Amino acid sequence: MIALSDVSKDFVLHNQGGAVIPVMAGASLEVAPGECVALVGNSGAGKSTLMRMIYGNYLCGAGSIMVGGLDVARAAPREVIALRREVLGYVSQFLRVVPRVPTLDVVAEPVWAAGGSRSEGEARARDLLARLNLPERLWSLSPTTFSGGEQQRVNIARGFARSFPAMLLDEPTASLDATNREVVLDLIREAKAGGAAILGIFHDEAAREAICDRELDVSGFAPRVAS
Ligand SMILES: Nc1ncnc2c1ncn2[C@@H]1O[C@H](COP(=O)(O)OP(=O)(O)OP(=O)(O)O)[C@@H](O)[C@H]1O
Repeated sequence: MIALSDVSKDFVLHNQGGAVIPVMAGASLEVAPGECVALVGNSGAGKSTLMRMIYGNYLCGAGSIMVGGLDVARAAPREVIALRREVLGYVSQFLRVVPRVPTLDVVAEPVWAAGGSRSEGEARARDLLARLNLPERLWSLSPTTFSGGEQQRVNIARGFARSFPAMLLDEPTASLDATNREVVLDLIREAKAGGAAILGIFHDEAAREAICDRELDVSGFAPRVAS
């Protein structure tokens, strides 16, 4: 479902004399449907960069990034947008929302965008927000003024509102209390059972052990530096 072959990435710092920072070379990996793979490796090894390339936020220098039949490395912007709408979900650590949109709509929106009915989206949003213990009095308010933990739970609810064949998870359990952390682990288990191919960054080692089928050390993709 997700398959990378020989992917490389250099950053060029145009505002610093065009300095070239090689981050990875020859990165190859596969994630099968129903599998959850954790990206591990030291800070700066390139875990976030790899995820951003798969989501199409960063261009890759070489190689192919196949997600559900589309090569993200060569895809047109509209193809990437369609991929994000239909195939590839992404749960980041931080919520980015349009101000004044009520929480319930923020969470239901992916269901509506996929053609689900108004009531179907709302029912899913209510179920998730209740499971994630977000007080019902907050559901009609915009999440912009919520606490960090409340925003994170809205973000997770939105990320799991509909089922995607592939998902990228960036620290989905970071800074959650034990109860909500368990809820998130259950949501990931449900996505796996539904056949999603999941790739994630989990600094929470216990979470990694609980839900991931294997770990992949990104340090192995470090470019060779000429000595
Ligand atoms: N936009 C960017 N421009 C220039 N260099 C970047 C950019 N993004 C990342 N890098 C560099 O790429 C390398 C990998 O960064 P990345 O954030 O992918 O690492 P990571 O493994 O996710 O680290 P951490 O665990 O600390 O989050 C770092 O050396 C970083 O400085």
